[in-house]
Amino acid sequence: MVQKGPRPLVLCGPSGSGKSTLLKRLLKEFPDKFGFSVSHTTRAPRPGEKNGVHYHFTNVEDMTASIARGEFIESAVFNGNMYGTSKQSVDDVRCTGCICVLDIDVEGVKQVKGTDFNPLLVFVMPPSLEELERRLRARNTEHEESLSGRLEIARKEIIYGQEPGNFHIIILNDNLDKAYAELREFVFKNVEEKERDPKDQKAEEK
Ligand SMILES: Nc1ncnc2c1ncn2[C@@H]1O[C@H](COP(=O)(O)OP(=O)(O)OP(=O)(O)O)[C@@H](O)[C@H]1O
Repeated sequence: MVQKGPRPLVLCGPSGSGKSTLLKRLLKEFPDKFGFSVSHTTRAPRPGEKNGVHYHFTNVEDMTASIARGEFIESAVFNGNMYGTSKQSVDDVRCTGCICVLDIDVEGVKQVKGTDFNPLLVFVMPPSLEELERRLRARNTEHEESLSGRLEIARKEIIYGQEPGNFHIIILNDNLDKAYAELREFVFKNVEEKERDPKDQKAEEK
């Protein structure tokens, strides 16, 4: 299948490593260049959430069938609800010419690797587990139980993230300005347009 539009960008890293902070900066500096795909979920909409904007709200039966048909690039269950990224939602962003950004965990990355989406894979690395804990505490979004759970998962994710070949680049987020500059340079060096005419592609294959 020939995919239109630029290569998607996957940002992965332990909770608190700085993915959202880095992405927010990228989107602020280049508002027209990036787009988030709209995920599917079986959880109920929260007040103010719009279907097709914040999520595609669906049910377990439909989502399970859709996954079985191979229509998702990754999916997971959190707190008893299903979440996932459909191929269509990534294509919707690509077709606009924007770089589709996916913020997914290690399990999601493993699934994406089995698809033909060929994304750029970035691992955001915290300076240490101690600093990660400090940042998560400072963010003030977790209670103690959730914090220790996140740190336990972080330990495993860091091992996977550092294994050679799992990511195209590992960005150490010890200094935000430096980490951001590294991400920006990597993205613009590597995201190339794939809007090739199928005829040209055939010629290249000869
Ligand atoms: N280089 C840095 N130095 C100090 N603090 C940072 C740095 N990068 C991010 N932070 C802070 O660390 C906290 C965690 O960052 P952020 O919320 O971006 O992580 P995340 O990887 O998106 O986490 P989650 O997966 O839980 O959403 C935030 O409060 C953020 O302001």
